[in-house]
Amino acid sequence: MPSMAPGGAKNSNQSNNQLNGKVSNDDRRVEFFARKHRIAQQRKSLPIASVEKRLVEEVRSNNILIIVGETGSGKTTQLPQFLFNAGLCHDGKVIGITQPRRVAAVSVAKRVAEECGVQLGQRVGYSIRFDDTTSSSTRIKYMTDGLLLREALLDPYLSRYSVIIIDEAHERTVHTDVLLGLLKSVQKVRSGPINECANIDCMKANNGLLMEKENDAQRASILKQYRGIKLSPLKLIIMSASLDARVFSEYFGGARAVHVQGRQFPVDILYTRHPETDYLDATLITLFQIHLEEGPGDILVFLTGQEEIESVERLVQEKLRQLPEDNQKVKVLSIFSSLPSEKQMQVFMPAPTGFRKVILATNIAETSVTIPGIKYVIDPGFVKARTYCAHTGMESLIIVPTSKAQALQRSGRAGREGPGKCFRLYPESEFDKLSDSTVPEIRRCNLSNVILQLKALGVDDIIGFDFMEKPSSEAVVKSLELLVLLGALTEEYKLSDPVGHQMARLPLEPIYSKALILASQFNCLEEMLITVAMLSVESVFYNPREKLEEARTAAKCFSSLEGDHPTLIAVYRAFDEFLEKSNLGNSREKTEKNLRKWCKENFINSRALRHARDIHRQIRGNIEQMGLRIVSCGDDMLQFRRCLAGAFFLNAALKQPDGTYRVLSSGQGVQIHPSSVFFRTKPDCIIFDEFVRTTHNYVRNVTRIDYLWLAELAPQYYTLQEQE
Ligand SMILES: Nc1ncnc2c1ncn2[C@@H]1O[C@H](COP(=O)(O)OP(=O)(O)OP(=O)(O)O)[C@@H](O)[C@H]1O
Repeated sequence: MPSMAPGGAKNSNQSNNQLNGKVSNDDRRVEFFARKHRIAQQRKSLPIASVEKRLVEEVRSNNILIIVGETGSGKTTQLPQFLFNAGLCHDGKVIGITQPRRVAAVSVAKRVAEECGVQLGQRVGYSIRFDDTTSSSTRIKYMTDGLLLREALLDPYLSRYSVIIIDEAHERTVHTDVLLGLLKSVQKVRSGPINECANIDCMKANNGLLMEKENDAQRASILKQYRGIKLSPLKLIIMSASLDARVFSEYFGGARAVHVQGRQFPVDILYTRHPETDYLDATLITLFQIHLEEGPGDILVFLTGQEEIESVERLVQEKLRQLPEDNQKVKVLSIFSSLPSEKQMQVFMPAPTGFRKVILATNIAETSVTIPGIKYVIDPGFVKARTYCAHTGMESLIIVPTSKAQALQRSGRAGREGPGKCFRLYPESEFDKLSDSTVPEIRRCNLSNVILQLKALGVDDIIGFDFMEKPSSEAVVKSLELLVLLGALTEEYKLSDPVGHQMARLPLEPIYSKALILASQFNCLEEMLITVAMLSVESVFYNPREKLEEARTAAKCFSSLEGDHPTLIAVYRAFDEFLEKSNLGNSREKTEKNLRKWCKENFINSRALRHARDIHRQIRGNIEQMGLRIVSCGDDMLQFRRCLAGAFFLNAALKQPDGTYRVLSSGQGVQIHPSSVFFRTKPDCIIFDEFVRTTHNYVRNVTRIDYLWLAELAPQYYTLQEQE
C-alpha cells in the first residue's frame, strides 16, 4: 500500500468558479474583466515572460533554435505570441506550432485565443485531422505534427509559414521525426541563395525532394504555385521541457540551444517505499488517500488505456458510494484518444461547486496541456506503447514502464496554477533505473503510412532520408513491400498513378484508403465509407458489466451472419434511420431525448456513433473531391465481403482444428475476440481489421470470406505464396 500522502486537510474545492443561478449582464462583465486581468497577471508571472526580449533576439539571429524550459514555464502559450508581437507574421505569414496530440493543439489554441482576446479561428486557431478552425486571418496556428506533414503534400516548401515550432519534440512521434528531416531540407532551400523557384528541377537540385509527379497537370500546378514566389527564410524552433538538447543540436549541425530557467510553482514528488504488486489497486488507495486527507485541488491519474480507465472509474464510483455523503462530492471524468473531442474537452471545465474533479487519463494528457484545477498527479509509472514486429508485420500495444522524460512531463501537469504534488507509485530507486527518454516511435511502428507520404512528397530514397534516427531497414523494406502489395507503389517503389496518389491524399491508414478505392470498383463504396468511419472510432457497443446479458441480446438485433463489418454497417444505418425519423416534426431537444433513449435501449454508445458520422462526412468530402463514384451494393453483402478480402488480404486467417486461427501472411496463431459475432460460430476463413494482444492474441472486427477469393483478388500475394 502506498504510504506517502501526508494527512490533514479537508475536502473542498476552492478552484471552482462555476456560476450558479441567474447572472446579470453586469456580473458577467465584471467576471469577464476580472478574468482578463487575472490572465494578464498570470502571463506576466511566467518564467518565460522575463526573457521575452532575449528569446525574440535569439530567434531573429538563429534560423534554428532549440529551447528547453521547465514544464509550465510558458513555452507553448507565450513564445508564439512574443514572435507575433515582434512582427514575425508580417506579409501575412503564419507561425505554426505542432503538437504530438490533438487534445493539446485544441486546448492550447483556445487558451491562447483567450489570452489574446480574440475569437478562436481569427488570429489564433487550430487545425487537426477532421477539424480545422483556422481562417485567412489566422497567424498563430496550433496543429498536430501529422497535419503539418499532410500540408507539406500541398505546399512542399511550407511557404505560408515564417516560423515553425516543433513542440514537445522529446516525444519523438514518427510524424515529428519525419517533419524534422523534411524541415531541415525545406529550410536549406528557404535560407539558401536560390529563393525563386522557377522549375521543378531547381527544387530537385536544391532540397533533395524529388518532385516526381508523373501527372503533368500536377507538375504544372506545383510549378505554378512557386513561380515568381520569393521564399523567405523559415525559422525553425524545437521545444520541450525534457529533450536532450545536445542530440538535437548535433542533428541540426550545431544549432544553438537556450534554456529558460525557473518554474512557476513547485511540485513535490513522492515515491512509494516498496514496489507495488498491483498498480491499479495502489492507484485507488492513493486516490482516496488524497481525497480524504489532502487539501482542495483536483486529481489527475495516469492510466494505460480506455479499458483500464473504465474499470477504475467503476471502482471509484463504487467506493464513493460507501463514503459518508459529504465525501461523495467527486466528479470523475476521463480522457483518452478515441473519446470524441467534445467529451475530451469536458476535463477542462471546472467541477461543480463543492466537488473535487478526478480525471482518469491516458498519456494524451501527459504533455503540453494545462488542466485547470489540477493540484495532484498520480503516476503509476506505466504506459501503453506501440510495438511493431517487422518480421510478422504485426503492430500491437503493450504496457511498459514510462521513461524519465514521461515521468517528468506527468508531474509537470501539476504546479501550473499553484504548488502541486505528484505521487509516483514506485520507489525512487526504480525511477533511477528508467530510461531517460522513450524509444522514438519510428523504431517501433509500421511505417507504411509515413513512407506513402514521403513518396508523395517526392522523397524517393527512404533509407537515405535524413532521419534523426534511422528506422530499421527491415521495417522499411516490410512497409515498402506492403505498399507495393496494396498497389500504392510500383515494383520500382514509385508512387503509382492514380492509386498511390489517391491513397496518399486520404488522411487514413493505407489499408483503409485502399479499401475505399477498391470499393468504388466493387460498387460498394457507400458501405465501405461507413465501415471505415466505424472502424475509426471506439467500440459502438456498450456492455455494462451488470447488464451483460441484456446488452448481448440487444446487440443481436444488428448482428449479421456475414461478420462484424456488415454488423457495424447495420448499426450505423439503424442509427441514421432513427435520427432521420426523429428529426421529422420534433424539436431539437425532443430528438436528442429520443436518440438517448434509443441508444440506451439498444446498448449503443451514442457518442461513438456521432463521431463516426462526423468522420464519415469528412472522408466522403475527400472521396467526392477525388471523383470516385459513391454507390451502394444494397443488401448484396457478397460484393462488399469480396472487396474487404481484396483490401485486407494480409489480414486473412484460416481456422485450425482446435478452433483457433492462423494468420496466413505471418503464421501467427490468433483467436477471435469475444466482442465478435463469430466468437462462438467460427467460419473457416476470415479477414480481420485489428490484432490486439492482451492475455491472448486476439483479432477484432472479423468478417467471413471464401478462401478461394484470396488467390483471385490478391494474386500479387497469394500466387507468390503458393509458388514458394
Ligand atoms: N487553460 C489554461 N488555464 C489556466 N492556466 C493556463 C492554461 N493554459 C496555460 N495556463 C498557464 O500558463 C502556463 C504556461 O503554459 P504553457 O503550456 O505555455 O507552458 P509550457 O512551458 O509549454 O509547458 P509544457 O512544457 O508542460 O508544455 C501554465 O503553467 C499555466 O499557469
